[in-house]
Amino acid sequence: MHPRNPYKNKPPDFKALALEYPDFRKFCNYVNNGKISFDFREDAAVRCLTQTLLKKDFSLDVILPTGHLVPRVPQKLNYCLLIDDILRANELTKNVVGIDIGTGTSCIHALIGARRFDWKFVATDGDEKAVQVAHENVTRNKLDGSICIFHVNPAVKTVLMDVMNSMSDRVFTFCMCNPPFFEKFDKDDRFCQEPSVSGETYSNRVDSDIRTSPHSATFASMAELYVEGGEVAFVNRIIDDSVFLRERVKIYTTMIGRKSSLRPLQQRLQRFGDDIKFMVSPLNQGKTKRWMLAWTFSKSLNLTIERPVLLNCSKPGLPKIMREISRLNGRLRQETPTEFIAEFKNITWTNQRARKKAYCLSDGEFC
Ligand SMILES: C[S@@+](CC[C@H](N)C(=O)[O-])C[C@H]1O[C@@H](n2cnc3c(N)ncnc32)[C@H](O)[C@@H]1O
Repeated sequence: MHPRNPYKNKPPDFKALALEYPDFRKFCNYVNNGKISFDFREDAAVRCLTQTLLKKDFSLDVILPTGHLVPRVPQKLNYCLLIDDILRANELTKNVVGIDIGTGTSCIHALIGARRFDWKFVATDGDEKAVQVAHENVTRNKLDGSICIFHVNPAVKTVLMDVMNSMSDRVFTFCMCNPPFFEKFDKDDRFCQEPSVSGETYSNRVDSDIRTSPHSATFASMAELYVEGGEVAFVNRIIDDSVFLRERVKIYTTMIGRKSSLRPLQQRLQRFGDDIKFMVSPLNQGKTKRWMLAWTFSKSLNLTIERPVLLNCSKPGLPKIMREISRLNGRLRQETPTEFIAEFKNITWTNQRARKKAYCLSDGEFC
């Protein structure tokens, strides 16, 4: 989890949430030892948890219609925080305007981005219902001044061009996206039609002995799950648009849901050689692994994410600090008779020269 994500060391306190929010309480059962049990395999319970966290931690009142994806708040915040890292590293934190491609009914990236980071957004979707509910979510949270919902034609092969053509002079700070994962009409064993909602809804619910039970319920619409060519084809369309748009969007980003998609996408970006810088950063939260792929055509922008390295030395002293540095695969070199530099390789993969973070130690102390 991202170091600045408040859920990192403090997962939601279900007991406190149950006491404070009666709607949430309905999905909680007290068990013998006074603890709370919560069934993540129940779609309505997961939906209510997300709504409650958005209310409590972001003052957002969000409609999440049945039969559509329920965003996981810590994961969405992780993605926004990674983008914020890149913006901070490039001093792009003022007048930030992003594009959220495929915002969904929840409009989650734009709502969190506007509320937590003061970013402005154009949020697009190709699905009429998603556009309508996303718009309602923006209005009920009084964020019309920050988020503009834009209906695109999903049949068009480009993804960003509709928006960009309609705002011909605008330059955007970044774009973000959580693309549909799966290849259209490919049968995926994890999802099947969910008749309890409608024939248009798919779920990972298990009614047979064949599949193991998912740890968390996911209900979704066809448009949220499936796209021709799966996520690789969808992201390739964004890459193609970006080659045309270049610096009209300073930083292109997308979430990647399958590890196997990373290689073909990186290979595609590599084709543009020195014209493009890109990086992949893991987005880990709980049992779910995702990645963020980011790229830019700007020579002056830097996609390296710098993070402070925490050295776990209860009693300071140079030998202990040196052992800790070596445990973290750091390298120590002497700069002056009284100064050492500790270097740590970044955990991100990038086509830029492997960047290093330097920490200065002087007389055994950090400075
Ligand atoms: C996986 S969902 C993501 C929803 C939301 N952003 C989230 O992260 O929970 C993908 C979304 O992309 C939308 N979509 C599909 N094709 C699109 C296109 N060409 N342009 C914009 N959105 C599209 C779908 O309708 C769906 O809402």
